[in-house]
Amino acid sequence: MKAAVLVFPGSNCDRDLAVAFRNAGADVTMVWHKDSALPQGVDIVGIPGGFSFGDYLRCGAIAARSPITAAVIDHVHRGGYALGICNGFQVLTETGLLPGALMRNAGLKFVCKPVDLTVETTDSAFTADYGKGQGITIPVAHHDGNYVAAPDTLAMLRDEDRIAFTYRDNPNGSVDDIAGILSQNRRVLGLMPHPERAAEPAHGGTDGAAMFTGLIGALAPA
Ligand SMILES: NC(=O)CC[C@H](N)C(=O)O
Repeated sequence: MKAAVLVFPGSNCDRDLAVAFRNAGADVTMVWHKDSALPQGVDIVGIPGGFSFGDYLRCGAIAARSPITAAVIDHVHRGGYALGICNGFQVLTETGLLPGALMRNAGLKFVCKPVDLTVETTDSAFTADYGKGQGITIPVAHHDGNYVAAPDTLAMLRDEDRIAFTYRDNPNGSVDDIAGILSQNRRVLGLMPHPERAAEPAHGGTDGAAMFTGLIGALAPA
């Protein structure tokens, strides 16, 4: 599996994400935001967490207009995979590749702690190695993680089984406790918690690792 991890000014989880992909067996290339093309043959683009462009304007809004992001939009439109974590989820909503928006946390505070999640669907490459309804613990670290969407969008996400993860004890006010959602073709996942920060024993938890092994299982050539 070939992965590209984007790097924006202010990204701070790009290397962690690359390590998680590599530990699962992926071949990873880091791609600077000013590049206008992805490396040949990339299967999945990782959009990392952080504070791209200092969170100016809105989190992810400026990164969504970087040259590389146009290539990511093309990649997704051609059926390519993308994983947006935290700031990466914000970038995906700002591009319109995922519906809804991430607003300021309901408590108006930066939240940085492990959270308990429920895996709501196993019908995706990102969640195939989990069990449906499984409880997992993964850290969050954000001030704009409060997911909002119009009622008809929420109904569509529910009807199409596109809610990937929910919070068991909602840390940010997200509607319906939503922590992560899938695109209609199930090849784009955006989530606020950081699976790459719970992917090896030294992290204090390994519940995030199954996301990367699941991707390898689905995308690596047999
Ligand atoms: N860890 C992150 O990616 C943080 C995202 C964004 N800067 C926020 O605080 O909401």
